[in-house]
Amino acid sequence: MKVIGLTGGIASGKSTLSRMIFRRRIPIIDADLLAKKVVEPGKPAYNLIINHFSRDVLNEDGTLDREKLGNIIFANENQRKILNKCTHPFIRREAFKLLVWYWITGEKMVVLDIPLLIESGLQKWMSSVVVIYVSERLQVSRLIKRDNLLEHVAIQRISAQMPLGEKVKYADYVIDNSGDLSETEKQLNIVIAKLYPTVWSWFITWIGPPALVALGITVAIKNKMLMMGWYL
Ligand SMILES: CC(C)(COP(=O)(O)OP(=O)(O)OC[C@H]1O[C@@H](n2cnc3c(N)ncnc32)[C@H](O)[C@@H]1O)[C@@H](O)C(=O)NCCC(=O)NCCS
Ligand SMILES: Nc1ncnc2c1ncn2[C@@H]1O[C@H](COP(=O)(O)OP(=O)(O)OP(=O)(O)O)[C@@H](O)[C@H]1O
Repeated sequence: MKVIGLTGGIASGKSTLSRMIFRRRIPIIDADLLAKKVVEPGKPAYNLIINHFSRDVLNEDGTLDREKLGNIIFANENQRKILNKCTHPFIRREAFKLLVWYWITGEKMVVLDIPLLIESGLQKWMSSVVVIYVSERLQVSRLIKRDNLLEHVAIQRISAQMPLGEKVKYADYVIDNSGDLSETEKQLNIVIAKLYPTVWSWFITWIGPPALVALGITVAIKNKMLMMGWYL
């Protein structure tokens, strides 16, 4: 199974691209969605957040006040690192469970949509990395429009991540999302055509890991039996 890392900057178009990918029946693992799931009331990440940020970051109904927490962590790198420590291990665990599920069910390709893929060093584990790029000016204006933010707040949020110009250096493929959606979709089609595995290469990567594990166990058992003199 090919695991494709999709990343970019805040408001560069990851979710827009993910929706196009999903329409092609390729499974998506959305880290923003998992990040919402792991902070539901009572979950371990939720408890860690309250321990550090106090109940001030909760709504009256006990759910997380995302706007309030966002205002704290996007303005302060230390607080952001602490929030990341509270949430990232659980997000990774959920993503891993989904990956195993997709592998068991024989999917040929899965896309992991992770805004902080490169910041957290996870790009090393991907079969390929796709970065969705826009200029910083366009990123600022799309972010202001989508989230109704003041310009300096939008710039502060963008600065909380590695600059997009840096991220493209890690990319196997770059999709430029500065044009209209049909232009983005055309580029996506080209990238998918290049990345989508053939049945044969999928089968090798699907059967390969368990076959190697089985071989390793067989060899280890045989060696053990030889050492114990059970073989004549
Ligand atoms: C700070 C929170 C509460 C703000 O919630 P909100 O609903 O306003 O935004 P949402 O979750 O949709 O995120 C929007 C975008 O912000 C950026 N972003 C989110 N968290 C971070 C972070 N810790 N560092 C840098 N950028 C971030 C991403 O580009 C993301 O796509 C929330 O983003 C959060 O819990 N973040 C920590 C978990 C995390 O790192 N999520 C990113 C996916 S791994
Ligand atoms: N090609 C495009 N033309 C015009 N608007 C676009 C285009 N691509 C995305 N947008 C708009 O830009 C905004 C940001 O896009 P999107 O939400 O997909 O970004 P994102 O990278 O997923 O953001 P985040 O990191 O915050 O989750 C949205 O309002 C979206 O509708």
